[in-house]
This record gives sequence, structure tokens and C-alpha cells, in this order.
Amino acid sequence: MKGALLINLGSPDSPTPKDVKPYLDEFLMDKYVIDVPYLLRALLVRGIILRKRPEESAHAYSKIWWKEGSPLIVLSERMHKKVQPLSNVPVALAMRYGSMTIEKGLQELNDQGVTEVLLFPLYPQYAMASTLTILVLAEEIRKKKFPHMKFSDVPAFYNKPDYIKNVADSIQKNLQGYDYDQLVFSYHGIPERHVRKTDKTKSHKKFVTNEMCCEVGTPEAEFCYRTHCYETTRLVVEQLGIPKDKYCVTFQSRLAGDKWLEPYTDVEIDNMPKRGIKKIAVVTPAFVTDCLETLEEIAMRAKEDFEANGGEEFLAIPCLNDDDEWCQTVSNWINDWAK
Ligand SMILES: C=CC1=C(C)c2cc3[nH]c(cc4nc(cc5[nH]c(cc1n2)c(C)c5CCC(=O)O)C(CCC(=O)O)=C4C)c(C)c3C=C
Ligand SMILES: [Fe+2]
Ligand SMILES: [Fe+2]
Repeated sequence: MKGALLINLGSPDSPTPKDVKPYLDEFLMDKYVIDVPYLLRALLVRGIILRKRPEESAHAYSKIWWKEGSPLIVLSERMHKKVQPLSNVPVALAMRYGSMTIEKGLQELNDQGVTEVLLFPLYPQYAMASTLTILVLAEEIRKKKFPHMKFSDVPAFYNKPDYIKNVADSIQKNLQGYDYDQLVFSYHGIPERHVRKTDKTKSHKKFVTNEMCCEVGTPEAEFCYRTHCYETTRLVVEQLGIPKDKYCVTFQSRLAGDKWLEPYTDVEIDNMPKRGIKKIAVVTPAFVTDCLETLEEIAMRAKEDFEANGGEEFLAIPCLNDDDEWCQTVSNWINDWAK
């Protein structure tokens, strides 16, 4: 029998340093996230980052935490609840990090008699720190625990017409009656090195801000997160008829150290009021589910900083979450595969 496993990033069990620390340890010790040799990674993560970050992150999480739990988990569960009845096969939900493990998700499907699994990473744009790490871990678990299972996966869907329509429709709905100067497409950042690493053709050289590094359809674009982000944006603005001077692409959530994809969301948004841009809307299409990075970093921190710098109106557009059309899209893709 066939079945699907929806996989999102995951959250700590509670917004306390005690629970945030092991979650961050698992996340940042992942070699596809901090991609340096083990000893250096342990020194960086356990010797430096995890000294202060659990407290800081726990504080940030506590600002967005809901009575029912982490927004990312609660919203993913709501989406799962809507997708299951629309799907013709069993659908389970798991997280890459934290307690809702991929192993538990596979076990749940196994218990229902599923032997052919569609792995569905909930990331529109491909990155080794998001998509690849899920696929690698799932395969390790399959070999050890479920050797009889067969896996397929949903590739990055950054340019799939249904997803683009869902994002465009959501933007249009949220922008109704809101007269903005600039629509900011803010994507989760990654180190530039990650883009080079996943490029099998090794043709990426220096990045030029606001210029595409690859042409969609070429081998180098297949795993280029940066191109996927620009292409999602291009298709969405094309659908909505937004002119060039009314939108921009930025990258958020960088960790200190390496050079990450530019331009940086915080720097760009802080400078906008000085350039006469006083009313903005921010959309975050790298996240299908609202989470710490959208609810705290964008809707709270970026808004406060924008206003402190002279900005007047700031609208954070919610992610697709459990939007009916989006849930229909997800189940359509599952049903097409299961045919
Ligand atoms: C869009 C997909 C994501 C990519 C790519 C990604 C890369 C990446 N992230 C970090 C470090 C952190 N990210 C954190 C939170 C976080 N990241 C994503 C998604 C992607 N990350 C989500 C959905 C979330 C929110 C989780 C939630 O519970 O709401 C965090 C934890 C919070 C914090 O301390 O800031 C860290 C750390 C790196 C280093 C990286 C690529 C190298
Ligand atoms: Fe992240
Ligand atoms: Fe590229």
C-alpha cells in the first residue's frame, strides 16, 4: 500500500532554555546545516553557539508560543488534518528535528500497512539544510528499521503552478485595501557556500546582488536555492502584475560567521524609510508554515525596527498554513503520485 509523509522542520518541546538547547543541538550539529568537519562543528556549536543562544532563542519562542504549543507544529498539524481526508492514501506528519521524528512518522505509516512512501519535505525551494537533510535521514532510517519500504520524494516545488497560484492568491487577499510602497519577498538565508556545494556542475562563481546566478532549466539551477527563490518571486509577481519598482527579494535569519545570501532582510527593511519607502508588506514564501522566523523575526522584530527607522505601515503576510486551496494542492500532488 502507498502512503505519504509530510515533513517540516520541527520546534523545541517548550519555549524554555532546557528544551531549546537539545533542539538547537540536534539542528546545528546536523552536518547539512553547519557543514564543517565534526570536531570543528562540535567546537563551534557546543563550545560557542549553545552557550548563549538557548536563552535568547527561548525568549524569542516564548513571544510567539501558543496555548496549544509551537505555531509551526500546531499549524502543520492543522494542515495535516485537512490534507488527510482529501487524500486517497494514509498521510502522516513528521519533523526533521525534535520529538515528532521521521522514524515515528514512518512507523505510523508502517502500522497502517504502508510499504511505498512519498516523502514530502514542506520546502518549496531546495537547500541542503532543509530538503537534503530530510531525504538523507529518511534513507538512513529506512535502511535500519524499514528495509522493506520503498521511497519516492516530492522535489522542490518553487515553480509549480499550483503552489505559485496559492502564494499569489494569498498575497492578493492579504493586500486588499493596503496601499504599499514595496512588497518584500523575504526568504530564509543560507550561506553562499551551500549554493556552491549543491551545484553538481560547480559553475557558481561570485554572486551579484539582485541578479540571477542560474538560468531555470539548466543543470546548475536544479539545486540552486538562490535561483529557486528568485524564480518563485518572478512567477508570483508575474501572476499578480506587480511592477519591478514595487517589490524586492531579500534573505533573512542569517547566523554570524560566513557570508550568507544577500541582500539581508533586516538591513534592507531598516534602510527603506530613508529611501522614502514608508509602507511595506512582507511575504515569506520559503516557509509554508508560520514559525519563529516569520512570527518573531519578521512580524515583530522587523516591524519594530522599520517603525523605529521612520516606517509608517508594516504588514506581515501569513504563510499558507492550513489554507484550504493549499491543502487541496498538497493532497492533489499526493493523489497524482498514488494513482
Ligand atoms: C526554509 C527552510 C530553512 C532553511 C534553508 C534553513 C537554514 C538554516 N537555518 C539555520 C539556523 C536556524 N534556523 C532556525 C529556525 C528555523 N529555520 C527554518 C527553516 C529553514 N532553515 C524554520 C522553519 C525555523 C523555525 C522553527 C520554529 O520552531 O518555528 C533556528 C532556531 C531558532 C533560532 O535560534 O534562531 C536556527 C538556529 C541555519 C544555520 C541554516 C542554514 C545553514
Ligand atoms: Fe533556519
Ligand atoms: Fe545559481
